[in-house]
Amino acid sequence: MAESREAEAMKGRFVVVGGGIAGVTCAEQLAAQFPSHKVYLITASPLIKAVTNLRQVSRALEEFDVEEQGGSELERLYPNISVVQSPVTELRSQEQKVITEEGAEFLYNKLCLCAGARPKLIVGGNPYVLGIRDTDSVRDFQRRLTDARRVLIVGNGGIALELVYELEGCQVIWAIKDKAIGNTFFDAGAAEFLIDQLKAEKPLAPPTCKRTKYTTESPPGREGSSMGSALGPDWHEGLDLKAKGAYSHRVQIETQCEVERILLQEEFAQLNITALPFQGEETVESDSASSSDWPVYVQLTNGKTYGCDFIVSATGVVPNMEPFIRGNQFDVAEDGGVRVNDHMATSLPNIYAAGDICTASWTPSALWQQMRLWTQARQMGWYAAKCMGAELLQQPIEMDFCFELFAHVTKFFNYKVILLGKYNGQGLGREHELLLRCTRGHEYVKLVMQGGRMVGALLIGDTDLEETFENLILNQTDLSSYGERLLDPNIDIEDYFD
Ligand SMILES: Cc1cc2nc3c(=O)[nH]c(=O)nc-3n(C[C@H](O)[C@H](O)[C@H](O)COP(=O)(O)OP(=O)(O)OC[C@H]3O[C@@H](n4cnc5c(N)ncnc54)[C@H](O)[C@@H]3O)c2cc1C
Ligand SMILES: NC(=O)C1=CN([C@@H]2O[C@H](COP(=O)(O)OP(=O)(O)OC[C@H]3O[C@@H](n4cnc5c(N)ncnc54)[C@H](OP(=O)(O)O)[C@@H]3O)[C@@H](O)[C@H]2O)C=CC1
Repeated sequence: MAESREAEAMKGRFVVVGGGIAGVTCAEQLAAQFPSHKVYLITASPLIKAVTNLRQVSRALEEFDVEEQGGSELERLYPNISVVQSPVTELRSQEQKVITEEGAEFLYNKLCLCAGARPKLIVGGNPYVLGIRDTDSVRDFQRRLTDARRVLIVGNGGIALELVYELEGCQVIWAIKDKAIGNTFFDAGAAEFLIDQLKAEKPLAPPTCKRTKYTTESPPGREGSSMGSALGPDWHEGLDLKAKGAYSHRVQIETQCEVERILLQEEFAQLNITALPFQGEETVESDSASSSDWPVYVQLTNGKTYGCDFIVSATGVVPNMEPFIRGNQFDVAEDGGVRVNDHMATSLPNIYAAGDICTASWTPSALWQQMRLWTQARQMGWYAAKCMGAELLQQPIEMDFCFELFAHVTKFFNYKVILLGKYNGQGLGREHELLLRCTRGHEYVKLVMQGGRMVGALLIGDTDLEETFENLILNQTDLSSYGERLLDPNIDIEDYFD
């Protein structure tokens, strides 16, 4: 009898773990679709991240604002949502139950894991190596930056690109594995185009921020909590990323190298190694920065050693699966993400996943790939909720259109950047060709063509070409007769294909 009451109570009960974009979007969608069902959003972070002002820039490109809110705001908007602030420490998939740090147990009918990811550091447990993920980690970074003379940044993706451009008042050594900067987003040509911006004076007034700024203050009584949601677009705007030093913006790039060894001052002193001085463009030299006395030294695989105040490891992320894999036979991908199928379902019954925690393991459309991005977290959270609902109602559901074409809009080095489809020829081998148009300091346009059809595009600057190219990619129009005229600046391509 007791058992059947429990089963009855569980009916239609949704539990979502994680208060980032994926989790909040999933919970909102479930709550809206099933107003008489209870939705528990259990999150380790004191604040949740909600998407507001979603704008469809084109069929595939979207932009939105992000608001950090207390859970009560979400509960006010959706009375059937209860936000629980406590980390989940255990999942008992056989019993359809999650347990929080405080020992509270939540039975679920359908569960969605949206616990995000954390920085994948080059070394763990070294106090001089920082990762950047949430507001707490940014606060720590800002605190150290204030008195820093030199910072060494490792990694060549989104965070490194943003930091090397934004940091001021200290020397920056940027160590990258590749020949050119920004390997996760750019080819060598685009990197060359952008690098001029690193040397140029930054615009005095920052461009107006279209998105809500993030607080770096924890709510009272919740200071120092870990496992916050990831930061996202424009996270650095409104934050002071200035060291006290009198340096203008200077970066020295060390290419094709990794970190071999990190030495504390005492260890370095015992070895017969010479640390190199900063070789970047110097405009103002201060005594403290030329000093050889650094708290930490980094030996690179190119044989060079540099001293610095601290190291930022901007070297990707690792999905937060630990509390969930213990005792549960999830199918986990090589990158540590839980595998999900084309219905966002994991290998265990009634358990779904969305956002940074998951690895898309279906056969994707020829023009889409997973990247751990804000937009994909929103899209996956939304689609996971639809799939959970469809399974509950035993209805069929089609894969959402957003997984047809990879589309990302962002900003690097103060340029608008749009990535479409196989923008870097990912997975195409040699069977593709590139069409390029570049005006220094103004725009960089690259089209990836395969068999006369456009399969990807990278647009840097205000090109206004995104909608046209997106359509050409989606429609797979045969463009073989146009050749290089596709990028002829004297032809209004928009009119051409209208
Ligand atoms: C510095 C930075 C800049 C970025 N810039 C961009 C950008 O410009 N554009 C872009 O598209 N993307 C950007 N990203 C990536 C983007 O922020 C992430 O892909 C996205 O936020 C992932 O959302 P999520 O909901 O999957 O995970 P998260 O935002 O990480 O949220 C995970 C949630 O799960 C909670 N959680 C974790 N473990 C547990 C647990 N055991 N129990 C309960 N709750 C738990 C956390 O508290 C958090 O609320 C950036 C990321 C960083 C770090
Ligand atoms: N504007 C945007 O869209 C932004 C997006 N983000 C997102 O936030 C997340 C975190 O950003 P980030 O940490 O920059 O991650 P990214 O995945 O963007 O980049 C990680 C970089 O680190 C390199 N790397 C990995 N391991 C090592 C190592 N041991 N030594 C040296 N280099 C290494 C990678 O090279 P390789 O690729 O060869 O492995 C890659 O260049 C990502 O999902 C990113 O997409 C972040 C900031 C801005």
